[in-house]
Amino acid sequence: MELNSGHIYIIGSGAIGKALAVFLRLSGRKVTLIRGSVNDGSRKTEHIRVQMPDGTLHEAEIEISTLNAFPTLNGIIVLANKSFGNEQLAVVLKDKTGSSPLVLLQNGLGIERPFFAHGFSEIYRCVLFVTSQIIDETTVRFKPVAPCPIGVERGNSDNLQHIVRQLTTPQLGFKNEEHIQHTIWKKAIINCVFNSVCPLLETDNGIFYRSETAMQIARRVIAECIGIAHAKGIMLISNDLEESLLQISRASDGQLISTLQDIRAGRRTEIDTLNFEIASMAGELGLIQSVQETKLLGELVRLKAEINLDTNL
Ligand SMILES: NC(=O)C1=CN([C@@H]2O[C@H](COP(=O)(O)OP(=O)(O)OC[C@H]3O[C@@H](n4cnc5c(N)ncnc54)[C@H](OP(=O)(O)O)[C@@H]3O)[C@@H](O)[C@H]2O)C=CC1
Ligand SMILES: CC(C)(CO)C(=O)C(=O)O
Repeated sequence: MELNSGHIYIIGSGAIGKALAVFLRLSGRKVTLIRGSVNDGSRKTEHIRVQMPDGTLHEAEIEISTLNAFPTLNGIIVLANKSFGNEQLAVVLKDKTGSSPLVLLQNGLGIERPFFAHGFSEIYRCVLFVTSQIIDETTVRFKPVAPCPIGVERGNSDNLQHIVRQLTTPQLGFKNEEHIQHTIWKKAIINCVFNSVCPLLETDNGIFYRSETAMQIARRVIAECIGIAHAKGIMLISNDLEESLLQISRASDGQLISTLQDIRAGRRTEIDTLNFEIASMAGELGLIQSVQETKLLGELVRLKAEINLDTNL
């Protein structure tokens, strides 16, 4: 694995990628931000400011390039792009990365499939417990919720420890997670709730601790999704998920979930890898009747995104 270069490449210059790049730079790491959706060889330096919950600002000059400026990438490659770009990125990255490890920061289930299919040798999966939102052209508002677990999908625990040390900064902590599949499912189910209910209600993440009615809907979705997790051999406890959902709701009160930001901006959402991925697994297991609310919420989000796109045309 190509760890010795000490270089960290972050793909996707959005809310997460920009905040991470600033934190790493301020901790003295060699970091390059690479566009996820553009590959035209352009290069620029941006002054990025990250605003923390107590109002403090962290700022740095960050170089932003595109992938075709790099014949090879030797270092840690962090994917902070929207996951629907993974298939195309896997194709572009596979001849550049050698044995450099990939660390996926994205929400959702099944998002690593393209990298397995293209034979990447080191794949690590992180589950983000933070919220980050672009406020204006130069500023990102960032809120840490809990240390973010990283686990091995394909790779080994020594390299994982090195990755965790390299990515950890005072502003954004990571930790080793042995049972990453369990955590991936837990977070994905929580996202099935946040990323559907909040956009449909046009409200912020705090709704679940403010409204018992919203929390009741959350409990029903959690119960449905847990049924599919169990059928897949992932044993989760509904009380644990409800507690985590409430903790995230409190900690990210006032923040808008990415799916709501995406719909408002006329961008594609990640709902396919959340409610629809659960529904698709349920279908394969002959359990589609057991996830009706999860599926309906997904369909409503998709429809809302389409309607919004049409009205913005
Ligand atoms: N924001 C948050 O609070 C949290 C986000 N996450 C996850 O982190 C990931 C990044 O989220 P976030 O930074 O908020 O998202 P943003 O939309 O702010 O940024 C995502 C970036 O993805 C890139 N991108 C968009 N479309 C494509 C495409 N078709 N192909 C390749 N790249 C593309 C773009 O990069 P560029 O502009 O460089 O082209 C874009 O800026 C997501 O998977 C999200 O689920 C998880 C937890 C919390
Ligand atoms: C659920 C939440 C808010 C937690 O980080 C999230 O995943 C997101 O903003 O996309």
